[in-house]
Amino acid sequence: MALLPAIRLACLLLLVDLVVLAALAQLAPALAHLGLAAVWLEAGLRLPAFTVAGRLLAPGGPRGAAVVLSLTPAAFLTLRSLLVPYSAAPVLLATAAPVWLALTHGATAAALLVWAVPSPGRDTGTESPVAVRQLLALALAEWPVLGGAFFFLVLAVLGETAGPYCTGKALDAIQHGDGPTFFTIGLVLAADLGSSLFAGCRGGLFTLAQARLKLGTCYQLFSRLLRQDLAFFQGTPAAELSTRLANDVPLLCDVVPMSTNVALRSLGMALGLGGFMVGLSPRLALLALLEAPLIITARKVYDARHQVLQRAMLDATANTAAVVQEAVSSIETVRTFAGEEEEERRHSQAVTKMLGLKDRIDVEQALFTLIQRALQLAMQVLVLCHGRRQLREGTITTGSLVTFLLYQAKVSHHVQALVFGHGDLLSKAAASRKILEYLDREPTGDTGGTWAPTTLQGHVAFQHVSFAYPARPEHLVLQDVSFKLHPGEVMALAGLNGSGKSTCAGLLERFYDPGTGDVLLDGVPLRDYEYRYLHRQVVLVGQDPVLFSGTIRENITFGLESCGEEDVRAAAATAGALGFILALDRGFDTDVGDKGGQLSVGEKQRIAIARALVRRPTVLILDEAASALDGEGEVAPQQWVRSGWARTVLLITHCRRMLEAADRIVVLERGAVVEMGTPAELRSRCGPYSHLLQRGPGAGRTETPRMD
Ligand SMILES: Nc1ncnc2c1ncn2[C@@H]1O[C@H](COP(=O)(O)OP(=O)(O)OP(=O)(O)O)[C@@H](O)[C@H]1O
Repeated sequence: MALLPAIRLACLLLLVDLVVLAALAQLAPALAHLGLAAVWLEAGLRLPAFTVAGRLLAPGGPRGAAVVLSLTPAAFLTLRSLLVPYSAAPVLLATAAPVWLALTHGATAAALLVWAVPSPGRDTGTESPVAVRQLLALALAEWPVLGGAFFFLVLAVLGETAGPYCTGKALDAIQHGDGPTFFTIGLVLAADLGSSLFAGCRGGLFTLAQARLKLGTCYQLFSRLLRQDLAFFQGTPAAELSTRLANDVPLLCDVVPMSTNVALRSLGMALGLGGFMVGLSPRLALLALLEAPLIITARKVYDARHQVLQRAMLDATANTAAVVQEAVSSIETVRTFAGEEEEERRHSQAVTKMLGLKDRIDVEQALFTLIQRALQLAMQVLVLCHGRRQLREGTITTGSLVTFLLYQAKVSHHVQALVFGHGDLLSKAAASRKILEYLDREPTGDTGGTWAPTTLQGHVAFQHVSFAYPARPEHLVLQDVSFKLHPGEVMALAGLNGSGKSTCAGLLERFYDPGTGDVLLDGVPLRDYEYRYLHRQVVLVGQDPVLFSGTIRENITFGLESCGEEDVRAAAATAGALGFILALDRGFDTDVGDKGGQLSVGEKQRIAIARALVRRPTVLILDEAASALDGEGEVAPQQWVRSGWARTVLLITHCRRMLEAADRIVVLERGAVVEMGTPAELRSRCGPYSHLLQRGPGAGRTETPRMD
């Protein structure tokens, strides 16, 4: 809420208040003899009037305004009458001087401003409580350990609360000349030792819960991420994901056990010690408890800013990691274009932003600590002065005052921890919203299909398929595409760059689901197949296949539970990879390096083909899978089909020889099927296929045509 609306609301309520107080002034003589009760009765009558007026006159205004305005004078008058018991009787606001009215309304406007202005909109207003609920639900998984921790927490709180009380009793005994008895000293020692032991157990169990939560969340998050659709990965840099796993998960998992530990401990201590303080001196207790609203207000202002800064800081850290990862992973391109300075500039910009945010966080933290210490000191001085007066009056003993001061320091510490813990929980929940968002994302790959027949024929049908990528929903990449592949057949997709060939392969591999129409395997839509089963039956080899770090054998058998040595060798031989593998010192046990970086592109392609063949897939998709292969160990999909390595092959290629060897060809143009038939038929028609052969499939685009 901005300055003007806050002042306008206060003015409107002032007008309403004048009317209400004028009416209440008639009742003043009747109410006066009720003392403090009259003050609260007046507050109770003003509250509904303000609530109704606020709703009618300023519907979007803060709800707390009516409560603050009606209850503040009553609370003040009660406090005054308790602290200065022999002062004049409490005055009703209805009969008080007009300056009082101006004062309470001014204070309300100021309080509303302080409360509302620093709130950074929706970031703190609506998301944090939801995030906190998600966080607590996450922590619930560790309830046995957390339950044990809470048990020891209660015991530790009891021990800590009893400590100062026993010390005060021992002091009073000394002052009265009785001297400390074994019993009182024993009590002090037992309380201290017990609380230390229980606090240790509490801390240990909370740390254990933290570690288990971290581990569980890491597993859960990684597993969720792996099952997201490809559009998610295309829009989120890998480095950002790994930074979030490394930084945000610990932050998120530390905060729940730590905050609940601190919050419950502090709540127990504040209530327990507060109870003792009230027992020792209600007036001093009331005075000391004034610190709480002041600290809460200061913290509220600080938290609102801190949440925004911390979120920005985590985003900046992830961004810096993404810049580094991008530069390192494409170092060859950077070097080719002498882009080192450009990359340095991007990196230094990201780091500067991150450091700037860190500085702001530190400065604001230091300022807040200063304000908080000053408030604490002021309250201690106030209590000490008032305590001295009570000592003189004889309404408190020295031992009780010492006990009270010991309690005050502790309560102050716990009230602050309570307020900090809450703020910390909110800001860390807000900061880790990405992790919660990722954990909440529904996996898209597995649609819960269950169809998994023992054998498949290998009939593939695209039926009136239209499709747009999620990143560009307005651009239809495939339009009403229909074609069929029969078992024992090698069918090629031909077309210019960007005509939609790889998109067809992606749909057949179920990277995406078609927008309209269906892709069927043996007459059954792909989404009805059991997820793992489908991906064993339909295998794709892309142009730039990725190998994982590990040995050649591990790469060929990737994802297979058991695979014999003979099968691995046979698949490697069929893919034309056996020759170069056996020429390596360690043969199939050779390490391929990070992403297969120690092999040539052609060698990687051959290993990727072997990895596909060893599965003996029903449908094998080769998407430019042989683009870097030499003539040796020729890629011959027809032979693979005949010798049972695959039932059906969908070939995507720009290679004329491979196109001509296919049983049938489907020609795509701008996402639509324009021609279909055997190579000879298509050539004789002199249609789009013939033009493609004449121009070269790469014509019209920047890529070099790869016709041979
Ligand atoms: N992930 C994606 N998000 C948005 N659009 C995409 C995505 N992938 C491809 N496209 C667009 O879809 C269209 C078809 O792309 P596709 O890769 O299927 O063509 P292609 O025929 O295989 O081309 P090429 O012969 O160059 O491999 C292109 O216009 C491309 O820009």
